[in-house]
Amino acid sequence: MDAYKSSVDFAEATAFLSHACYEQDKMALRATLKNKSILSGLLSRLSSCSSHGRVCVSPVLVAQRRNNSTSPKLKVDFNQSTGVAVMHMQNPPVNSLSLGFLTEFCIAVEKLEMDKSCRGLILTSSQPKVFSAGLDIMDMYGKKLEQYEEFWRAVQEMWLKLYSSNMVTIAAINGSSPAGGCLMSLSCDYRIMADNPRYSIGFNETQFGIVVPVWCKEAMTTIVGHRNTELTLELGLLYNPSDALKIGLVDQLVPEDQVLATATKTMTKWLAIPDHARRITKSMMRKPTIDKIMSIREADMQQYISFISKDSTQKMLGTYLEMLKKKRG
Ligand SMILES: CCCCC/C=C/C(=O)SCCNC(=O)CCNC(=O)[C@H](O)C(C)(C)COP(=O)(O)OP(=O)(O)OC[C@H]1O[C@@H](n2cnc3c(N)ncnc32)[C@H](O)[C@@H]1OP(=O)(O)O
Repeated sequence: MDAYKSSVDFAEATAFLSHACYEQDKMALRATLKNKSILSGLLSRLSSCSSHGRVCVSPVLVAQRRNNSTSPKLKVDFNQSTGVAVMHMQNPPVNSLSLGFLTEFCIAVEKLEMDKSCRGLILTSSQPKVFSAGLDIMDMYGKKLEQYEEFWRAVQEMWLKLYSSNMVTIAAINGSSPAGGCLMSLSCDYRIMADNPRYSIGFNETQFGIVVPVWCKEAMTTIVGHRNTELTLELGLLYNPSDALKIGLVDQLVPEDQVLATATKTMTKWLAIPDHARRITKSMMRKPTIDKIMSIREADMQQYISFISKDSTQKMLGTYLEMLKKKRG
């Protein structure tokens, strides 16, 4: 793995500054999300990093530094010579997409996006057998209205960041990926899944009484078509890898121990395409969906808050949580 732009000594010397920068970034992102002006505050804060004589560290250095922080939920390995970053999700036990995770994720993607030398992003999991268990149900259960709002804004932002990324994004799905985990991988350009029949991927929400947002339905329809989306979402279907491949929910299956290597090889092929042509084409394909979703973003927020805070929804989530916990006991 390439040492970053600077030397290890420099990395050590700037370590605590980068950590401080990161913690402030998190606060800035949360505040910005609250203010509904997406990431502009964060971006201006980041640029102020360099204009006020402070040491400005690169995104990956910050991400690497986070591994030494108390609760790193992501590990980012950036290879300067290939221009590819591998983002390992490490939010035990099941990489649930909590507010903390989503905030960290958005910052990391934003920073890689701003680094012109980073052209490709591979998303994978450090947790055994699970890519991501989807949205953290604890963030949707028994919370205050403003907490629901903050969480949902982070969910929307995660999706927008990934779906509209200029980078080539590949999901290396090395475990089960229900619900929000599936959404995350669907936002990437290409999906490679471990060929293990114990793993599942899909959208099981209706099974426990909740409904995916309209933008999730839109994004899924563009990938697997109206009929497959209808069946999956209405019945709350989770697919084993070979069925997921059949309906186009994933693009390729490989033996479990080759998921990351295959993702890396695939990335090389994608990066051989001239960036500008690929990016313009990606935007041409995705912009209509993004525009549509941006135009209903606030309505989607109100709908989420109203739905999630209903007593009946909360009751169903409580029952589901209990069921998940009992499964272990
Ligand atoms: C209203 C709008 C909603 C928007 C759409 C919502 C989207 C979502 O993403 S909702 C979340 C849906 N996700 C799921 O239903 C997945 C539930 N989890 C599982 O099926 C499994 O955990 C697994 C297949 C992902 C992994 O199985 P396994 O390795 O056997 O791990 P355990 O089931 O024993 O789980 C360990 C531990 O983690 C807790 N947990 C699991 N998933 C979640 C989650 N999504 N959020 C929060 N916590 C979760 C589980 O309860 C266990 O907890 P402990 O018993 O306390 O250790």
